[in-house]
Amino acid sequence: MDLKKFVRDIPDFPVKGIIFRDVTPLLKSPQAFKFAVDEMARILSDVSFDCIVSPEARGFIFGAALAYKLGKGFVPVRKPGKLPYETVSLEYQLEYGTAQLQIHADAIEPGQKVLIVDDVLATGGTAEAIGKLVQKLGGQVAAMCFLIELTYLNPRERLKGYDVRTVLKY
Ligand SMILES: O=P(O)(O)OC[C@H]1O[C@H](OP(=O)(O)OP(=O)(O)O)[C@H](O)[C@@H]1O
Ligand SMILES: Nc1ncnc2[nH]cnc12
Repeated sequence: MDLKKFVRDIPDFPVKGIIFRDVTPLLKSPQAFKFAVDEMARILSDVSFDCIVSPEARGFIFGAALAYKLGKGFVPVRKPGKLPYETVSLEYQLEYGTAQLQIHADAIEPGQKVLIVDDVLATGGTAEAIGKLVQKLGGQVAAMCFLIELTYLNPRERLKGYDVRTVLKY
């Protein structure tokens, strides 16, 4: 299946100069959504890990689907003020601005192997921040998996040392 047919390009969203890769057409198609999650599972078949960590909002969709498919637990990373228990925070740069992410302080056991999952890998800032949060809690990043990689933003430069796997490259 040509999954790129289900990713819509929106120029100048959310700010001028950004081409936004909109996955809502893919999510709306039962066949494309299933194929996308199955592909993520397929390219991870040799990776061993204990749980999946994903950021809100779009990361939850793919991270949770993949966790269910692979029989793993799911750990949410959220924007500030959303998680109810004690948190660990990190500020980071986005393709369009800066942001802060939080994870529950007890979300990962020391030594646990974590798979980081998100919809889009753009600058790599979000993934790098989540990697740091996981390590702060004593976890190990087994790999990172994204449906879409924006290669023209060179995210892998920022994620050197991590095993980065992506389904679609732009
Ligand atoms: O590689 P980066 O440059 O860090 O960009 C990638 C991140 O940006 C988007 O999330 P966004 O912060 O727009 O939040 P959303 O999922 O709530 O829309 C996307 O879902 C990734 O999490
Ligand atoms: N260009 C883009 N399209 C969709 N999601 C993004 N997250 C960061 N940059 C993005």
